[in-house]
Amino acid sequence: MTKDYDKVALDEGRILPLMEEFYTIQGEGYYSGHAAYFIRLGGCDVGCHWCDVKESWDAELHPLTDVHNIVARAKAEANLAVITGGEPLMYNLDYITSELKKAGLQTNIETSGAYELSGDFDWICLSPKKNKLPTQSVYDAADELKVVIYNKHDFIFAEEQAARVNDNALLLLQVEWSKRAEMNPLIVEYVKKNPQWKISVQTHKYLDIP
Ligand SMILES: C[S@@+](CC[C@H](N)C(=O)[O-])C[C@H]1O[C@@H](n2cnc3c(N)ncnc32)[C@H](O)[C@@H]1O
Ligand SMILES: Nc1nc2[nH]cc(C(=O)O)c2c(=O)[nH]1
Ligand code: SF4
Ligand SMILES: [Mg+2]
Repeated sequence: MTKDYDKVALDEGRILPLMEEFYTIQGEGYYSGHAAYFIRLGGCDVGCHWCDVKESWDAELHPLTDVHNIVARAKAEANLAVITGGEPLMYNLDYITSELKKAGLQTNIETSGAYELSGDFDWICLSPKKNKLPTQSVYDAADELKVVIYNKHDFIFAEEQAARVNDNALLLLQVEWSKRAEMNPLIVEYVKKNPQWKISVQTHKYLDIP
């Protein structure tokens, strides 16, 4: 049970449910290859059946953690932080991004965009989901649109989402991991015919790192 004083601190984003934190190499998207401190918040109600981190979904399983402690650990190792989840925009991210920036870190986010944008981000990766479409605030601010391709219909979904995102966003297709043998050839052909799209590979899975 969340106590009353925890509820206030959570609403203000001074404590957040932390599933895990790890210093690794960003595996996906424009920042692929860049060293990054990942902060994975617990809690997601989007329900992607192929989600590769279902252990994150139940926020109650992940301890409410003082943001100052997270930021201190990130600062000790990294110059770039990636906030992910779970769905990190379920929480008020104003406080953690302000503290990360004060500590001199770049702030990136991985989000489905299903909730209103909060926080001060240097890079926003929007990975929209059919189950719970993004809010306008995230379409407007996204730096990259990264659509997961699980089946052929997802190419149509990708174009629908590209029409909604702001004009400056990079357009990326990322294969759903378990379908890579079947769908990678189709993605390669699609990008050759539609070169406004680029491929995002989950390189950390090939490198066998977190
Ligand atoms: C685990 S999610 C967490 C952040 C946020 N909930 C979201 O979906 O963007 C991080 C990234 O992994 C992608 N992802 C999740 N499961 C995947 C899978 N099985 N194959 C490829 N990408 C996947 C998501 O689309 C998202 O871009
Ligand atoms: N190395 C690495 N790169 C990532 N890019 C996005 C990830 C995520 O789960 O949000 C992720 C992740 O879990 N590990
Ligand atoms: S929105 Fe992200 S964390 Fe939530 S189920 Fe989908 S991929 Fe997983
Ligand atoms: Mg991941």
